[in-house]
Amino acid sequence: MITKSKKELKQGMLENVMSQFNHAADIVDLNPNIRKILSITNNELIIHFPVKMDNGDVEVFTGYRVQHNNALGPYKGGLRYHPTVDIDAAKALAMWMTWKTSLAGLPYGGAKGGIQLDPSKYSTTELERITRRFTYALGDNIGPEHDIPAPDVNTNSQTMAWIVDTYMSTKSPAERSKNQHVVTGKPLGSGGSEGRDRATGYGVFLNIKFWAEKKKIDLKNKRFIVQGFGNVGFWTSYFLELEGAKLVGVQDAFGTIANQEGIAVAQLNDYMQGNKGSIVDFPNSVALPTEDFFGLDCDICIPAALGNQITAENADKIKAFLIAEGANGPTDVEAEEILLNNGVGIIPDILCNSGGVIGSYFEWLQNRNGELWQLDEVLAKLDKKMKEIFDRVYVKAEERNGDMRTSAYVIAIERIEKAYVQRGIFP
Ligand SMILES: NC(=O)C1=CN([C@@H]2O[C@H](COP(=O)(O)OP(=O)(O)OC[C@H]3O[C@@H](n4cnc5c(N)ncnc54)[C@H](OP(=O)(O)O)[C@@H]3O)[C@@H](O)[C@H]2O)C=CC1
Ligand SMILES: O=C(O)CCC(=O)C(=O)O
Repeated sequence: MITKSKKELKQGMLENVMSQFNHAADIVDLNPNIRKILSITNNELIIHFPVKMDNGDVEVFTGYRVQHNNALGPYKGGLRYHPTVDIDAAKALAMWMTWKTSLAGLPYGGAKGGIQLDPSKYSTTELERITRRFTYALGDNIGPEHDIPAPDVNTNSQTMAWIVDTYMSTKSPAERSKNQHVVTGKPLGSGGSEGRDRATGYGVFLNIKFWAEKKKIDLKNKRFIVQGFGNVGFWTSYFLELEGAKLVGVQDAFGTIANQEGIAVAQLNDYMQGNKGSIVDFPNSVALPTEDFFGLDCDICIPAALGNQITAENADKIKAFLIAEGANGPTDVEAEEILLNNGVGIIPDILCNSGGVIGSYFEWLQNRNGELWQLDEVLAKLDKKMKEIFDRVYVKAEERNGDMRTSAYVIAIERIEKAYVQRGIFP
């Protein structure tokens, strides 16, 4: 469980992303006018909306959508349902989306949002009504060529299906089919793409594989730990296990388990489905105190849950030689300095978890063009794109003799700067 308070978490995320951005902006000597624009968000929407609960009572929820920048294309980014969602969290996560889509060379800007709630406290029918009511309230602040949400923490393809259905119902019959790509990450039967479900985890795995190839490290029998066994944590573990690596520790919101002999990924996933979604008490594993997770003996550490999990308090305890950031913003600035000084490699979030938004881009393209791609085709395209981006960041880091995060930011910021300058706004 997180030990930091909600306030500390949100402040840390916004401070982190700003500090990462300013550090890279200094290095590229970013035009001061463009720095001003990128330092703030374009639009911030806070919506209070009432929903009738199963017992007939009305509850008022607060939803957020922050659109950071759209210099490169429509706003893009997930929707999160979690008690820690608030305006600062949405701002930080939206900024990370801008850098991520730019780095990936996608025709998108950055946005993020969600609803401040604990979904475990609501029934499926309540979550459906909450989602539909939020979608009505967002209205045309989202749109297939304007702002395109996707799944994030505690939202999934079902959530996206409710959103697309609600959004399309607000359009005239002739317009409806042109709006299917208002969200990505939809179920296969509702305009979703093969492979989007695993795209983020597959991308995290590919980044680890590319990094290991560069360092001439064989992933077979390498031990990894994963914080968060949801969409990203599960699929990353699945592909690493296929490669011969061994899962030796897992943490979710309820507990931490470990076994140096290995934890079977499919078995743990099956167990979790029948255990109210939690890994706790998985057979053949030991339960550990929360604070012992990051210090577990392992080779690769994959934070795939929330932001600000690796801090100055636990960075020194990390034994892994590589941190692959599946989550957004899992490592704070102080922790990163400690880790880099300790010689730990870090594949930064805006590179490491970008397989998700690249998979979303593929879904959006298919919807727009009336195409249906096969799973192997989607994964092959993702593999190719991920390799190009990874190599670009890796080479930049070598040229600079610096870390991968700053190098990723440099590439991302330079692309946005170029777009502004080419348009002649800041000659
Ligand atoms: N889904 C996607 O395509 C993408 C996701 N990401 C990022 O990846 C991360 C995970 O997202 P995703 O897998 O989709 O979300 P999910 O909701 O599918 O899974 C989240 C996981 O994190 C766990 N978790 C929540 N709180 C804590 C905590 N305090 N300590 C330890 N574990 C915790 C959850 O445990 P429990 O089930 O017990 O609550 C769950 O296992 C997020 O940072 C997200 O922004 C990045 C790019 C794309
Ligand atoms: O798939 C997308 O559009 C965005 C996913 C997301 O929220 C993220 O990459 O953090």
